[in-house]
Amino acid sequence: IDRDTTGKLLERSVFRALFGRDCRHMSAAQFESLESILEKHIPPEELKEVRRRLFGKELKKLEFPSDAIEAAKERDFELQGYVLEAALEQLRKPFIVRVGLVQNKIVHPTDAPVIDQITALHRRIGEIVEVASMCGVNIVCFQEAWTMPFAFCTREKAPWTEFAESAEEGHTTRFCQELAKKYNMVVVSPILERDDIHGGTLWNTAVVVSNSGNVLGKSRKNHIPRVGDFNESTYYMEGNTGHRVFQTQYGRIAVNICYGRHHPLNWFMYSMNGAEIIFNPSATVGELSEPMWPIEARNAAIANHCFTCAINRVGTEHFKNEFTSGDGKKAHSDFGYFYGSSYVAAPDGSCTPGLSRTQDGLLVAELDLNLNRQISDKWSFKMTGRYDMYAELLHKAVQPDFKPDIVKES
Ligand SMILES: NC(=O)NCCC(=O)O
Repeated sequence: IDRDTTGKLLERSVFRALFGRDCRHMSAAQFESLESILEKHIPPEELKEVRRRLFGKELKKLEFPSDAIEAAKERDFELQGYVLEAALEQLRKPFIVRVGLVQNKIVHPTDAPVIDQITALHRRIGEIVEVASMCGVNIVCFQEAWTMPFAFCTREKAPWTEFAESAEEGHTTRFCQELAKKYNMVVVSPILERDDIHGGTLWNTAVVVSNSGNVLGKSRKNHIPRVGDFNESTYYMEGNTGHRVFQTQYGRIAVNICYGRHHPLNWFMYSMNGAEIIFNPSATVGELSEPMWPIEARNAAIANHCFTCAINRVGTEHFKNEFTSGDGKKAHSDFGYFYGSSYVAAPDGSCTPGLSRTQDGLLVAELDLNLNRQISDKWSFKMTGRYDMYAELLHKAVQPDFKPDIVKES
């Protein structure tokens, strides 16, 4: 990288994104994406090798109809598309599916009336999903808690709990059912759920709507963060829906919500239940997790012989009342910078470039699900996994009288 033209700050930004080292003052937007910096500053021949090492095999770009490209431009969001191919087989036809990952900023300020905030987000998502349909998307997934600001940092109950809705009958689910029917698309809609059948309890839930328009079911967030300003445990408990997988016309899908991506066993259990594509709708900020982001969902795709789709929101959300982070530092009124960078990873370790760190975007990836079994046959992780050995040890490790097996010099 040319230090003279890019300067120290840019150099530090790249270094941090690649290697996770500290980079003072690098909290906000500042650069578009890691990929765009590499492209700009590395000579083409070396770039090919750098990309192979960092991102796996080179992916073909998807061609989109010109009206889709125009509409994305007019509606001010980034549109990218890639093909993640598999080898042709003799006995099975390719199983081709197009997934759409949507990342976006909130539309209205966080102190606007609740209904206006929700309605504006419905409108925004509606215009992005229309373009997804023009691009042939079969399954679309939105970011975590997409109908609201990520207000859990505040620890205030009002007005944020008012954003909660029934997973089965709420107006957001109705809205997604309309989209699903209209565009013949499976819709994965992560919301703040209110479960009135069980005392009006709140949950962090992904609703899966079939392309028929019926609600196929819901999957609740299994692991609730206890880190930084992610004070979600104030609002809801760990999910009780296990690791269910949804059979759709476009393959078996599962939803591992945000912080669940740090838990390899969580990905693993969705895969054990047969997931071919695992979505990871998220809301996470640069200071906390950006160096981990490109690794975790990608590693899960490799380890579990499946596709993974990591989605993060964009922008900085400001709140009326300041809150503290329990770290002795001054109170503040924003959560930090949500850095987008949504991407798709394949079981062979390849992955798409991330969407922008700063803009709303739609990432379309065409997947051949046959790749899962091809890579499983090649690497055999499911066959060599020794699960019975781990099941036995895990069973022992969770008992109160567990003694770690440590050998010491006498
Ligand atoms: N939304 C959420 O679970 N965020 C936690 C932080 C992270 O996992 O990066």
